[in-house]
Amino acid sequence: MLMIRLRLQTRNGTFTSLSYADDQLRIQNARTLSLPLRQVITAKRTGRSLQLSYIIKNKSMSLQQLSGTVEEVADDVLDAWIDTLLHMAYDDVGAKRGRRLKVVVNPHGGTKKAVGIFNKTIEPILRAAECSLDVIQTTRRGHAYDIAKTLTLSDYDAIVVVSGDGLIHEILNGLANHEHPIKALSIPLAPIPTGTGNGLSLNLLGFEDGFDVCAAALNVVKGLPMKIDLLSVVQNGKRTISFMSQAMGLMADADIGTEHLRWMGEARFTYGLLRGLLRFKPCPIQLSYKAFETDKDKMYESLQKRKTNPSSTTPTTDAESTQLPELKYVSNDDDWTVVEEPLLYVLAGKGPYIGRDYMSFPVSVPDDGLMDIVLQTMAVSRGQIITNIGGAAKGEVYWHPSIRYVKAHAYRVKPLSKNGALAVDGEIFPFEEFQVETHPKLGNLLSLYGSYVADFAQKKTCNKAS
Ligand SMILES: Nc1ncnc2c1ncn2[C@@H]1O[C@H](COP(=O)(O)OP(=O)(O)OP(=O)(O)O)[C@@H](O)[C@H]1O
Repeated sequence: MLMIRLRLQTRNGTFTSLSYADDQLRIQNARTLSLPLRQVITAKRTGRSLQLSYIIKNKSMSLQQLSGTVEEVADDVLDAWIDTLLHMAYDDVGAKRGRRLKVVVNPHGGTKKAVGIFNKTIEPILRAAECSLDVIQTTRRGHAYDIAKTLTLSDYDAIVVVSGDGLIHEILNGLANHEHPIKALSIPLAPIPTGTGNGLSLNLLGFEDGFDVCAAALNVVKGLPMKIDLLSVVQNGKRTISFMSQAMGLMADADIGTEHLRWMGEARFTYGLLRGLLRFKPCPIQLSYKAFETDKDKMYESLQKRKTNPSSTTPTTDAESTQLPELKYVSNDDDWTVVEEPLLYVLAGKGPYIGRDYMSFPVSVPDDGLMDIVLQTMAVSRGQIITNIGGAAKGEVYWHPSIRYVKAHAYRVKPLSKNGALAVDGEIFPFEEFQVETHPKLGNLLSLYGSYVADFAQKKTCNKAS
């Protein structure tokens, strides 16, 4: 049916032809635009008038609307043309039409533009896609946690989070404390990046589109659920869900104590890092982990294999259970590796990016049931750290010999001094003993690509760089 070429007369009298070929919608007027069907948001007929909404990508993405009077074809042919187009643009790729969305907007996040961005840019896309919206603005810290904890699960297909990683952290913890935590955590989340730290959005959309709010809105409309591992951070008997990172030493200093510099945006972290470098002291911790893999080449190879074969074999956490998984790694058996050498910083987590300037876990996989741990030994100079920061956006630092990299099931930290910093998903935590373990596929996100999007630099190039 889509082989039929429609001729549309727009309001200003010009003609546009619409046709379909090879998963693309072709829009031809003075110019020809071939649009991936994924970017088609809707098509509607009112009388002889056709309205088409789609996302185009120039430098960044934007919503476009085209409308006009259709010439020559009969009404039923036009209806069938529209039905088939929408079928291919949604049903064939498994995306539900007209998603029911809980939208949580943090007016306080990042540069405080979230409300304006939602109203002007995001809402029109979601409305065009005929999503039903239940929008709420957070009024205080912890509000998003409460919203998630008491959410009526059957009312929503996804939760849209218009903010930074801090609100994602709150919402995941609210869901984890829901009366039905497993069901609650299975509702997919989709971030719209309007915070200071937007690591999750970078991981889902990649470096190029990670800060593009229209790309994020497209993900809300067309992304498919992607299961992700979540981590339990247990400190003083309290369990917190972490989705992205735990930072100690230099990297925590970069996050903590720079909140007053929010106006700087992401540059704030680089500033914090440089400031921390002046001290250049090892972080006072004893770290031990339950390793799965420590060979960088092997981890790199398994990432490449995963890219060519995206289906995961990791079993889901306690699929039958209705409660949060029990903690597994509570014993002190011999499998724990204790790190003896001093460390400048430790980063552990999931997802390649923790910020636009830093791809900390380039070989991270959403659902391998493992966390990645980066150990920066002291066998490095200040100058080299600065050089490494230069290549950090592409993950090149991974290959540096002073970096030890571990894929682990669990790890533990004992502070050796009172003076230190711990940040969990960018939030400040007490610098006290804690343990972390993974829960395979406990969380869910919307994703356009079915995996993290990170262009990890080739090893050869990196070896030269180091
Ligand atoms: N109305 C509000 N007033 C003050 N704080 C709020 C409000 N709503 C949410 N918050 C808090 O704002 C914090 C920051 O949220 P988020 O991470 O999404 O944005 P951000 O700008 O990236 O933050 P950060 O600078 O901490 O990384 C969260 O901890 C959340 O609890």
